[in-house]
Amino acid sequence: MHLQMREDMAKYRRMSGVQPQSFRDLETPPHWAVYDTSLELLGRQEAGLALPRLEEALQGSLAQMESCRADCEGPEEQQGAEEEEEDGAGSQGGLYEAIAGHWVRVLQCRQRCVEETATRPGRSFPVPDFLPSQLRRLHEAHAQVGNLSQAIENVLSLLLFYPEDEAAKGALNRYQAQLGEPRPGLGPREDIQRFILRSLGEKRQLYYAMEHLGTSFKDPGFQGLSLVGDDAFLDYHRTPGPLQLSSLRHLEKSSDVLLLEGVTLTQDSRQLNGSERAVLDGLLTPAECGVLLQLAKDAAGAGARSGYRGRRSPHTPHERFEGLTVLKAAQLARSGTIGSQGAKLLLEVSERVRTLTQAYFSPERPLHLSFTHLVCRSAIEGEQEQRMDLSHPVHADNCVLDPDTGECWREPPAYTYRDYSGLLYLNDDFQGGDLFFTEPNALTVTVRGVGGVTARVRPRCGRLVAFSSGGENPHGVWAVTRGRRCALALWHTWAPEHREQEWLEAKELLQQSEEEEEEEEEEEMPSKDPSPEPPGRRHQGVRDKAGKPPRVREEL
Ligand SMILES: O=C(O)CCC(=O)C(=O)O
Ligand SMILES: [Fe+2]
Repeated sequence: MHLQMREDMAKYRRMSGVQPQSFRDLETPPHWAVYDTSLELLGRQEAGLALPRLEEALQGSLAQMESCRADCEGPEEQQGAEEEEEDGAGSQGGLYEAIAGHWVRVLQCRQRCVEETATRPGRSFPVPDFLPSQLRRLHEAHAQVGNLSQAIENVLSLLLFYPEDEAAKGALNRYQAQLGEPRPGLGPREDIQRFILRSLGEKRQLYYAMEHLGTSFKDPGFQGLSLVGDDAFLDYHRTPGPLQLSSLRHLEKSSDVLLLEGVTLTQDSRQLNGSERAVLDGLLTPAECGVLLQLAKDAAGAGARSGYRGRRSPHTPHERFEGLTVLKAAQLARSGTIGSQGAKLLLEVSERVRTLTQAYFSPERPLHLSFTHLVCRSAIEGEQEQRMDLSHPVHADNCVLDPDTGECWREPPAYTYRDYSGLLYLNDDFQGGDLFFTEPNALTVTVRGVGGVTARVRPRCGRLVAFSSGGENPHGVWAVTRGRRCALALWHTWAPEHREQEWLEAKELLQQSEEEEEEEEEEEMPSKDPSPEPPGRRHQGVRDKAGKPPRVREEL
């Protein structure tokens, strides 16, 4: 603030009849005010009161960062032209050079936004470690008031900045011990994850430009995210490879903190002898596998009661095949045919897989779910002796594989918009049923022949195998010769127009049910009914008036 103005303000404050609340600072970005209040409250040991302010300050900081970043894409200014002279980008005058030069300036400008956001108005230097220190206060305050899950989310976010921070690692261990059983859904905050992955991705592009286009880039070295001197990182940029090789993999190298707590990378592409393949473990707890298996069973049971007998597999006459979509699950739950727990978990887990697949394979470009399918394959009793077939013949997920040449045609009837595939397994108590990858032209794999198989994966609860959906990843499933093998199959796409609409519908349906349940609970609260009816039978048909569908069972 200007000195003269500050003196004037001091004078006004001393005038009689002027209340402190008469002053409103229209210049200071609002997050600084809440930030200061939160620090004051923490100083007075008021963790509970400080928490909402700490959260608001962090959100505010991130929002200011966004608006600063957006300004970087404004029209080219004089300054841009001057820099161009200096660093030589675009000096050849070609169109591509000009585009690259422009993009490099946008990225450099965005990198400066962190410092800008961390600099108080009127000051010349940023608050050191602005974001990490907010996360540290957040996890400590949450822990103080007993919000262990949130404490863990915040300390995991802090560890993304400083993977080796002993204090944070110690705190994480303490919180986990206090919480008891591991919660696979707990990970770093999404907003921070997004911020870090994006920032690292942009730094990577800047280093690339520095190496290959001769531009200059001074890494501001902010907040533990400086890549200067990180040899592994620089080596990685010197090695040619697909651009979407992820920053997450870089993070992994420097720490064992993965994006979701409890998730570990079991095999990467190299270990799986291919490209863009990964096996990750620990995505589900045994209890969660149980809930999803029960959902598959209940849904199949509901189908059987309505005359549907679980059809023969489209791939082999020796197995039965049951598939459940998210929408069907939500509809069954809404009609009361099955409980809603499984349907809700199905949605939550599919989002978990999407986040992880995006972070691993495509951190700079959003991936959307295009289809989610809970599939169980069961051996048909007494038909297994002479089997020579596979549960799922060798194929690629987004193209038509030519058996002779190994070429893969990305055209209909293939689902050409699928970009990444994921299989999240729920059980291992069956015989056969391993997934395998092959050479592109090894289409003669049978139960007995293993020629051309490059890798195999044994299903088990919470194991995710994820891979790019193209001809580089031909795969199949060995025959399931005893028992029932259940998996959640998920396909991801970069194309927003192929986003799974049914997923959103399912989410809405389940939310409506939840809201109605809450309303019902509220309605019932005041009258202390001595003999409440069992849940599910309350209010049957009563809601017709309100235009909402009656909650009656479809069939019994
Ligand atoms: O269930 C599996 O392991 C693989 C299934 C598959 O490849 C597919 O459905 O496209
Ligand atoms: Fe497949």
